[in-house]
Amino acid sequence: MSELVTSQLINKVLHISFHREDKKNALTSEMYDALSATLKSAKANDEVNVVLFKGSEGCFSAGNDIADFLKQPVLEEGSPVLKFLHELTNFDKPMVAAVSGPAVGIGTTLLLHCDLVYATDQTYFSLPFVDLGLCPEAGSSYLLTRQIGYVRAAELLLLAEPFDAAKAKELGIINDVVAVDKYYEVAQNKAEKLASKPAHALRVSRQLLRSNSGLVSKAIEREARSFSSLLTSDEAKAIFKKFLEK
Ligand SMILES: C/C=C/C(=O)SCCNC(=O)CCNC(=O)[C@H](O)C(C)(C)COP(=O)(O)OP(=O)(O)OC[C@H]1O[C@@H](n2cnc3c(N)ncnc32)[C@H](O)[C@@H]1OP(=O)(O)O
Repeated sequence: MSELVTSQLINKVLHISFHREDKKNALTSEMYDALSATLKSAKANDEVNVVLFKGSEGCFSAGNDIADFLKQPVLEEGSPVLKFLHELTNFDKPMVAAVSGPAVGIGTTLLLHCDLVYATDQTYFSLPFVDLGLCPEAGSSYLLTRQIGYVRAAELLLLAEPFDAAKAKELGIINDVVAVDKYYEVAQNKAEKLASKPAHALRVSRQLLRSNSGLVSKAIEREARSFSSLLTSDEAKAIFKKFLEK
């Protein structure tokens, strides 16, 4: 287990936290590997009924580490991100998220794989792929269209304007906006409520709700091919360098 991703089992809920606070919990290969290993063992562990994702120090995640975009083929076949997305898509127990502060890029698209999401009035979401010279990932081109409809999905993914939790709730991306001192408790209570239900029925019901996982996997593969080719474009590299020089 990486120190950058920790997990703790409480009342059949596995709390998974990001801990790279100095970089706004931007996700690195090491963190994706830790997340994959955690989900894999949670899937096999009968003591885990539900997973709860959270950030730390008022930040959910600033998305993929931008320095890594210049160093490695982030979404190539067999990469840590793709392995993590595979575990996420094939995870068959409910996932809950408690989100405050920035949730950028995969910090937002990860939430589309969750079943219950609670945010705060300090949460802001952002899908900046096009502005980075990239394209949607994590199945978001499919999941978002399905979840909120084409018109609204296109607005979020193409215009790429950040949006707050009130807008996310109105769009149907999150379940509720909760006061910042209560959101984690609310998410934990909901996760424990789920975890106390008949485990097999819960798992089967979740699988039925996510019975489109084959289409999600196809979208992830399609996106990964485009993302990988855009990642090495001069346009994208100049944007990454500008961010890192800031
Ligand atoms: C396959 C997945 C794809 C994706 O996820 S694409 C999305 C990639 N992510 C982004 O484009 C977000 C980039 N980050 C930001 O825009 C901003 O940050 C925030 C809005 C999240 C927060 O802004 P603020 O509160 O002003 O913090 P700060 O001073 O920008 O960041 C603190 C330190 O964290 C580093 N950092 C933040 N995000 C990333 C990142 N995504 N990759 C690498 N480093 C990051 C900064 O550089 C800085 O570092 P230092 O203190 O050393 O200057």
